[in-house]
Amino acid sequence: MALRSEQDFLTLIDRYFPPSGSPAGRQADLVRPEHVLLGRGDDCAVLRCPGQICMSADLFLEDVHFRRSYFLPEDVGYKALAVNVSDISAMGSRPLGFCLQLFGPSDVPQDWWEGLFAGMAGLADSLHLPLVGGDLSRGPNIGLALTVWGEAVEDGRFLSRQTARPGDHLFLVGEVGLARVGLMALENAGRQACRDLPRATSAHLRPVLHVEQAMHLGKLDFVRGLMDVSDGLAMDLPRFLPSGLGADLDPQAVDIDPEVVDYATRLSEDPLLFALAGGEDYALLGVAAPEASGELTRAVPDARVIGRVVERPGLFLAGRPAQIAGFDHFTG
Ligand SMILES: Nc1ncnc2c1ncn2[C@@H]1O[C@H](COP(=O)(O)OP(=O)(O)OP(=O)(O)O)[C@@H](O)[C@H]1O
Ligand SMILES: Cc1ncc(C[n+]2csc(CCOP(=O)(O)O)c2C)c(N)n1
Ligand SMILES: [Mg+2]
Repeated sequence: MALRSEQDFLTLIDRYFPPSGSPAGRQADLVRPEHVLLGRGDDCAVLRCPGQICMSADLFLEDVHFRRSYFLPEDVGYKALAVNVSDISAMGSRPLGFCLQLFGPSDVPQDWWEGLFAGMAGLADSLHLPLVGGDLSRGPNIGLALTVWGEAVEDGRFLSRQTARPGDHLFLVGEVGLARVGLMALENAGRQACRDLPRATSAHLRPVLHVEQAMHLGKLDFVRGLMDVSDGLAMDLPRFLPSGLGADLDPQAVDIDPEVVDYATRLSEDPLLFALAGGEDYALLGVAAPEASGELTRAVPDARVIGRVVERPGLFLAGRPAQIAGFDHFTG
């Protein structure tokens, strides 16, 4: 059965994201309970924020970012929030809360929406994130637009882009290439692909976040900058580096999952080039002072140095120029 009114929607949202003061009280028992002075239900939320917050918004749209044919509603709810939180982690920051704008056709069954809210609330709870507001509308298909914000783990220290210097070490937390394999396999075979390629499909449907590692990186003064890789490492690297600088990657240092190696090989593609073009990895790409790489990997064992910053613009693999395309919404 479909939801009949906006009020039905809001009642459902309250069930999965109990407002402050309710017996379930999740919203009231936050890591920073003083953060939300007025939650959902009024014209605006009222927040008490630290001196500086970082804020980001990301769309998650049916048939652009996900398909109902192979995403469970729980996966849609999880991933819509996860890709937003990933941008807060990309600043080396702690996520604090979020707003949810959503639209969809009136005939989507209530069960489907319940699945979406359950998947989203599961992640929000695990990160103690309050949902402080949003908006609803009918629309031609399903779409979500979230806004998230976070605070620096050390006063005013947000890890930005364009901070690399020649000779710095580039490092990754997380995998590249797996989510691309997952997308291609799901597009070809639907959920059947989950059996053959469990890691790749899971990387696409439920990307792993690096929230703790990001907050740790935010405290290390030799980490100069950070971003999350959403359009493919090759595409995102030039956005990360100041103009005039390039990246020389060590092909042996980039871990490629066997599922990526097999899939790319079957397509007669080079697994490394395939992985560097992969979108929706949500790995963290960072840059650190070269003398501190030992300290970096001791402090954040998941961080792996994959190359260094060079004074020639472009992407190089062991010194050789490489041309690799990534994802662009308008290039097709
Ligand atoms: N419609 C818009 N209006 C204003 N600024 C925008 C708009 N779309 C994007 N931006 C800004 O452009 C920059 C790049 O946006 P983009 O969405 O590509 O971020 P990203 O982190 O590189 O990728 P992702 O979307 O995966 O998070 C961001 O600073 C973003 O705030
Ligand atoms: C049905 C379907 N077709 C294509 C893709 C691939 N895709 C969509 S958005 C994106 C980059 C990150 O998004 P954004 O830049 O909007 O943050 C990628 C790689 C998909 N996930 N589903
Ligand atoms: Mg980003």
